[in-house]
Amino acid sequence: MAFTSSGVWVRPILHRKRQIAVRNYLAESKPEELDADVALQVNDLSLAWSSGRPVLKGISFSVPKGQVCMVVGPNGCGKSTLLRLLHGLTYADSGKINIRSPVGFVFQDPSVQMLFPTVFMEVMSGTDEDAPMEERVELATNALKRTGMMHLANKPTLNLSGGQKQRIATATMLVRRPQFMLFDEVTASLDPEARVQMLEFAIGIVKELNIGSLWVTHVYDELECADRVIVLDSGAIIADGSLEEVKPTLSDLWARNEGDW
Ligand SMILES: Nc1ncnc2c1ncn2[C@@H]1O[C@H](COP(=O)(O)OP(=O)(O)OP(=O)(O)O)[C@@H](O)[C@H]1O
Repeated sequence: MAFTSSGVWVRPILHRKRQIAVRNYLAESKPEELDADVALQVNDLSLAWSSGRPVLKGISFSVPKGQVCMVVGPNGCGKSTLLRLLHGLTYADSGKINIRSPVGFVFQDPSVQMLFPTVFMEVMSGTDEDAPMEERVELATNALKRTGMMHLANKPTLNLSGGQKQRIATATMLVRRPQFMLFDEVTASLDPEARVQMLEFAIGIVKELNIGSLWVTHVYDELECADRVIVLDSGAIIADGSLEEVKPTLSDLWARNEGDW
């Protein structure tokens, strides 16, 4: 906690500065500059926390539309931070992000993004408040049908299973007509069967809508579903390609970080 000489606690002021930076940073994204088949372009992105310790070091990559691109690496290598930057939840010190928006985000624990008492109200909350009510209801209904969750429309969100919550969170994103989807360890809390179902379901959506996607995962088997794998280590990309191409780097990294993955 820090105080100025007049005794005013400065933390809120610092926080306000951060918020302003987030807004400016998002405004800098220029998806209109992207080639028609590209959904995301990241150039030389760097971030250090206030301690000065770098968390991302000059990251550059692009993701084409319709690609399932997974990011993998040891604990603390910067995966979630990268996703938060892409969603504008935090900001970079330098570099550039051009991302097609709206950007949909599904968290590891979807409970944190559910705010409404029933499934239908939750999905409706993703629709544009200014749109006519009939249109909003139709959008929410279609998203629930698309995610196979229509039969749960009146169910309390609190009573859903982990896999059902993931689908509802995805449906709430779908009504926003996302152009890019971020999935942060979405299968982590699911049993093996639900894990496969969620993965197939979410990949199906990315392919059907032909939008870009970036997935953080800790599960090696899931990488087999990826079109492309980016390997992060200590905030830098150390391999980028098909699973076959990155396998040697991944094995070596795994051997060095087995207890911390
Ligand atoms: N707000 C923050 N302030 C300071 N340090 C942070 C903050 N958020 C994360 N960190 C640190 O930044 C590093 C990267 O964190 P991040 O959550 O991106 O890693 P990760 O690769 O997603 O890890 P995991 O696989 O364990 O989820 C970690 O050392 C973490 O402790």
